[in-house]
Amino acid sequence: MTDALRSIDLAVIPGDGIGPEVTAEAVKVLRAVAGDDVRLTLTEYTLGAQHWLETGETLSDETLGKLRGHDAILFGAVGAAPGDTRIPSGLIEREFLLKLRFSLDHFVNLRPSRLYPGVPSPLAAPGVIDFIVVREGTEGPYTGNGGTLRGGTPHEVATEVSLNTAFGVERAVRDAFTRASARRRKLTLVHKHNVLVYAGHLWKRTVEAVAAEFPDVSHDYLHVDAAMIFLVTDPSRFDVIVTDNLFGDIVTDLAAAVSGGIGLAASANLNMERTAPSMFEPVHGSAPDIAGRQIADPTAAILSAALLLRHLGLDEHAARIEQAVEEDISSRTTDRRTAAVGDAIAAAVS
Ligand SMILES: NC(=O)C1=CN([C@@H]2O[C@H](COP(=O)(O)OP(=O)(O)OC[C@H]3O[C@@H](n4cnc5c(N)ncnc54)[C@H](O)[C@@H]3O)[C@@H](O)[C@H]2O)C=CC1
Ligand SMILES: CC(C)CC(=O)C(=O)O
Ligand SMILES: [Mg+2]
Repeated sequence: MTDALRSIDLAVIPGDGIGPEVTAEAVKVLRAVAGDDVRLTLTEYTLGAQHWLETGETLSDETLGKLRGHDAILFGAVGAAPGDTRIPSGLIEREFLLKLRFSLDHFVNLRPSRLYPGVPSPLAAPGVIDFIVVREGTEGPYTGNGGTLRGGTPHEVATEVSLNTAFGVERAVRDAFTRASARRRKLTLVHKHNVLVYAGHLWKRTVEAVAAEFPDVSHDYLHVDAAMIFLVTDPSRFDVIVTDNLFGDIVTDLAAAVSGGIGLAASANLNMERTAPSMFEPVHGSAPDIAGRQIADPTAAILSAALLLRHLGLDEHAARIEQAVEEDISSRTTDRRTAAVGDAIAAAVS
């Protein structure tokens, strides 16, 4: 590690709902693990649904420009409560979160799933659960291509087009093979090419082509519906799953649920070419149903901070957090407040 890497400059976006609660604990743990050997500079940005209500800003060019200047971004969650009619549905998700992921070219949305020892799973016989999902992060049906005709009438037609480019699919697939090669050397493409023939065939052809560069990695294919069966009946069959933006979003909430819960699921939005900062966030959303009560599990946010450190080359510091989390969650006996979880993990990594 170079001396330059020992100074890291982070943007912190706590966001809405439980975002600020869980992010505070991730920051607490980052400060503790940094100690005297990593100089941390943290700049907090107030963004999200509440910020939009107060200022009208979703994500301005000026803010985006400032975010580009950091080494990485630690993000909580955004989004309004379902019944909050003051905020148009999808506005913050699309104009803030997806805009950020697309603008910073976060083409790999990495979501590890691991059932830690001692953590209960809802599955009767979970076996070993230890896989990662490489979800393509900049394309699919989330790009805002579509529209509505005759809106609000009985004859309305609404489209939401899934965008899949050879370039975008290939870089996600190559990243997944690279990760599989360094793990248990098995890759599963999850799609629905029996129905979504144009996009599905592009994904399948791309996997076949890239597989030739990775003779050490075996690969198979599952339609997304069948993949959901195996996630519940036989999750140990998975090592690396590669899939598109929408399927990856759905697959990873179920993956979280079988691996001990959404409160443990970390993620990284990676720009693997390092042309812009990557962003690290829990898989979950702003959870308005439990916000402000100090009952959210901050573990996902804390593990996302570990992914951040690893991405910046601070592997040993990341490993200390992961080890502390593993010890903490295997010995959790009672429900603790959000801050108490952060305190315990921070104390363990100090
Ligand atoms: N990355 C982001 O910022 C995301 C934002 N959202 C937004 O968040 C809002 C709420 O979305 P939902 O669909 O309800 O998904 P959600 O992930 O916020 O919550 C789903 C369920 O999981 C629980 N949960 C979530 N995180 C938890 C934690 N750390 N500890 C304990 N329980 C936890 C919640 O209480 C809720 O019952 C919406 O506005 C949605 O658009 C949703 C997903 C991702
Ligand atoms: C709110 C969406 C834009 C994203 C989402 O649910 C996710 O990335 O998991
Ligand atoms: Mg999601």
